[in-house]
Amino acid sequence: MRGHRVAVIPGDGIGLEVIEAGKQVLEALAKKSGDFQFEFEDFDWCSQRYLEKGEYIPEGGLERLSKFDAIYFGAVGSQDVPDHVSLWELRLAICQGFDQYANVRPARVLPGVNSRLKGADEIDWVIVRENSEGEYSGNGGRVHQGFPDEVGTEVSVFTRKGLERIHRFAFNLAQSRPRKKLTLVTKSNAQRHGMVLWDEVFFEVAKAFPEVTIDRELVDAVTTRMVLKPETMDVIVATNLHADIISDLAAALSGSLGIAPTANLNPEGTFPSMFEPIHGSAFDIAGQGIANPVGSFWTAAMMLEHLGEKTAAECLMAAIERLTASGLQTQDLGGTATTRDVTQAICSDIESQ
Ligand SMILES: NC(=O)c1ccc[n+]([C@@H]2O[C@H](COP(=O)([O-])OP(=O)(O)OC[C@H]3O[C@@H](n4cnc5c(N)ncnc54)[C@H](O)[C@@H]3O)[C@@H](O)[C@H]2O)c1
Ligand SMILES: O=C(O)[C@H](O)[C@@H](O)C(=O)O
Ligand SMILES: [K+]
Ligand SMILES: [Mn+2]
Repeated sequence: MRGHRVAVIPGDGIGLEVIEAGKQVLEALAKKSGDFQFEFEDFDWCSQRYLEKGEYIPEGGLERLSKFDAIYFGAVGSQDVPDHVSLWELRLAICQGFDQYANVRPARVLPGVNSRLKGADEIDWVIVRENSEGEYSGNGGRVHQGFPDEVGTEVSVFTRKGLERIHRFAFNLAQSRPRKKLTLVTKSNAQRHGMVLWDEVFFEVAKAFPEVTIDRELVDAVTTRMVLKPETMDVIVATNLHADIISDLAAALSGSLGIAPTANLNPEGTFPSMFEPIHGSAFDIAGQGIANPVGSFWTAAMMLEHLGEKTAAECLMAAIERLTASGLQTQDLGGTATTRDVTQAICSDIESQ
């Protein structure tokens, strides 16, 4: 029996609800297969803990986490903690601490899901988000705080090493897909230093991938192309901030933010990778039991793939598609089902296969 040690960090808000649902589904899959099992360990790293103890991650926390095969994460963010504190002290502390530089965000319209976009069934994208530097380098400061001449800076940092590895990752991914297309998203018309380096390194790396068809799109224009010509894109590589924004758009065009998954990968495997739905803690619906758990299920499928459980990953994706096709959908997709209804339905379906 293969064993997988998974650290579970539900975090805040609906993170708690969708990760609990996702764990049930993973358990159902392991039981059905009989070939592997999970050893889950729950971590209570969340905003409540921060408010009580002054920290999200206890001392030695990352060291403990480094022993796991994968991390299954919910969301972080609370109305009682400034967002920049919660994000940096938990999610970014793990992503940057474990050098999870490749953030992978697939988007497509699942069967039975109604997108508001005409022609949305043409969406079949994977957004590759640079996940370690750029606008999220944390490089900046505030001076003369509270005075009229106060200054705040937020300086993006792009390194040749950081750019080479993310572009290479994106090219490899594009090469592995049937259409073999890669779109570079940039803003090197207005931002004439780091973004120009971002472009230059892309075109240098491209030389090693003659089979991949490439193009370049400015980030503002890419939003219109996503809406008007979704079929013209396949893999998309973008900076930390640009990809953050366009991946929420991709999720909405595919039906809802509640279905979109992501993997924060440390491709070399020096550190564990982290898997999470792309959404946040959703203050407006937290605690009501109505969050869509499909994003956390799809995320679980990405985690299974990463753990080498390809058959189980495929089995889960097929179950997700039967679920959405059945019409049992949560409010964000226009239905009335609760998180629990959807979770029970997919677990019974997995058991009955
Ligand atoms: N990776 C993360 O942990 C992460 C990601 C995004 C936002 N955040 C944090 O979450 C908090 C709230 O941020 P926000 O409001 O910008 O984004 P959000 O993703 O939490 O919510 C945006 C909207 O989408 C809806 N939504 C999101 N997930 C859903 C789901 N599974 N089912 C149904 N509806 C869903 C919400 O109800 C809300 O209306 C902030 O503190 C922010 O910093 C954290
Ligand atoms: O990284 C961010 O910007 C936030 O955590 C969140 O919006 C995400 O997409 O992960
Ligand atoms: K999340
Ligand atoms: Mn985001």
